[in-house]
Parts: sequence; C-alpha cells; structure tokens
Amino acid sequence: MINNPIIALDFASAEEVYSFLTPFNEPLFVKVGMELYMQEGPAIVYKLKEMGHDVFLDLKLHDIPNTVGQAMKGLARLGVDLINVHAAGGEAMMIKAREGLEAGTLAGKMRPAIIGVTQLTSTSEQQMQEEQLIHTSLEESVLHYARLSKKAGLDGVVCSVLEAGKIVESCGEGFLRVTPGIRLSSGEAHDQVRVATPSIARKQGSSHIVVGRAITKADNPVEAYKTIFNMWEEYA
Ligand SMILES: O=c1ccn([C@@H]2O[C@H](COP(=O)(O)O)[C@@H](O)[C@H]2O)c(=O)[nH]1
Repeated sequence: MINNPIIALDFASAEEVYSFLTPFNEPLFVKVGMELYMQEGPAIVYKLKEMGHDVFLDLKLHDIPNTVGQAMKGLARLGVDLINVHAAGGEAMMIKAREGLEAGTLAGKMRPAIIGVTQLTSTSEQQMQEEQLIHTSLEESVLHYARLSKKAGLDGVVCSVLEAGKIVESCGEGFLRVTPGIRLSSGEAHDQVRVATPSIARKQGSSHIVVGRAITKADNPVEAYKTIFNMWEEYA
C-alpha cells in the first residue's frame, strides 16, 4: 500500500468525483466514505480501482460481531486496499471483521488492510468524558483502543496526529497510524478538533494522512494536493 496523502472523496455523486479527479492525471490514494458510498454503492469503488487508484473504504462498521463479520466478507470482494471498523465495537467484533475479510478475499488477492477507529478526530477530551462517560485522558482512550485493535489482529488504527507517536511506542512502527484532521496552518478546522499540518503529522509518527476539504474545497485542488504532498514528503 502506498503512503501518499489519502484524498477524502466526500462528494455526493460519481459525476462530481470524476470531474474532481480528471485534472490529476495520476494514480492516487483516495478514500470513499459514507457520503459517497451511500449514494453510489459498490460501483464507485469498482470504477476507482479500474482507474488505477488505491482505495480506503471508510465505512466505520460497528455492530454485533456476526453482522460485521458477514458484512466484511461481502465488502472484501470490492478489492479495496484499506477498510475500517470502530474499535469501540470490541475485540470479538474486530476479530470477526478480520476473519470475514479473510474469508471474502478472492483467491490470489491480498486481503485489504483493516484498521480500528479509536476516538474520532472531531472529539475533544471533554466531550469524550461527558458524552461517552470515559473517565480517562483522550490519549489513554486512544492508546487503549490501539492496543485492543492490535490484540484483535488488526493492522492499525485511525487516530489523530496528536496520538500517533505514542501508538508507535506502544504498538510498533509496523502498526498503521492513519490520521485525518489534517489542515494547512492557515486553514479552517471546520468540525475537526484534533488537527495538525502534514509536516507535523510526518514528524509525530503518522503512517498515512487523510485530507478532505483542504484539497477538495481549494481553489486549485491539484496545487493544494502538491503542497500537501511536498510537506508530507519533506520529513520522510
Ligand atoms: O476520526 C476520523 C475518522 C475519519 N474521518 C474522515 O476523514 C475525512 C476528513 O475530512 P476533512 O475534510 O479533511 O476534515 C472525512 O471523510 C471524515 O469522515 C475523520 O475526519 N476523522
């Protein structure tokens, strides 16, 4: 799996995706999230793979173990490169998710890497404590979910840049730290709380960054992508 910045294709239709991607003229690492998948279904994923892009299918599954396992078995057929579940679903759910992916992956193909969402990058410590009734620091909660994801045999986690370094120390360099909440220093945070620039992400231990609006809403998305790519690569 390449480690180029992952572009979040948060669009409402396939047409918008194609017109966004046309000026890039190169294979990218893209993310299909709930907004796009709920509108366009598996067809958009097949099409992006056919176009030569790496695909992160960000559906954040969270249900009972059997349901998630069976869903993953079906999703494995799409041939994506990276997929995720909510670590809050628990160890048994994550094990079933991984086993479902293994069972559904077509012969001769690699199973997608699977990662657990720890605490969303839009969550603050205060919100976590008050709304989830988790009485520890946000960092400790993220680390707990990272260790649990590793125990369940997952390949890494979604976390913010702020926790990435501690996860390397605790789970090792080979365990993925996929970090959304990426902004240029001049950029608006929008609904994100735990944010950082691409350079800080690289220095603090992210293995991958996910970037949506800083690219998709830029006046010149190709230029914005190049800027972010260069900041990310500079500290490799
Ligand atoms: O904790 C999480 C998990 C997933 N996301 C997703 O990443 C992108 C971020 O978009 P921006 O426009 O760069 O804020 C978006 O698709 C989220 O669903 C996340 O932000 N945080």
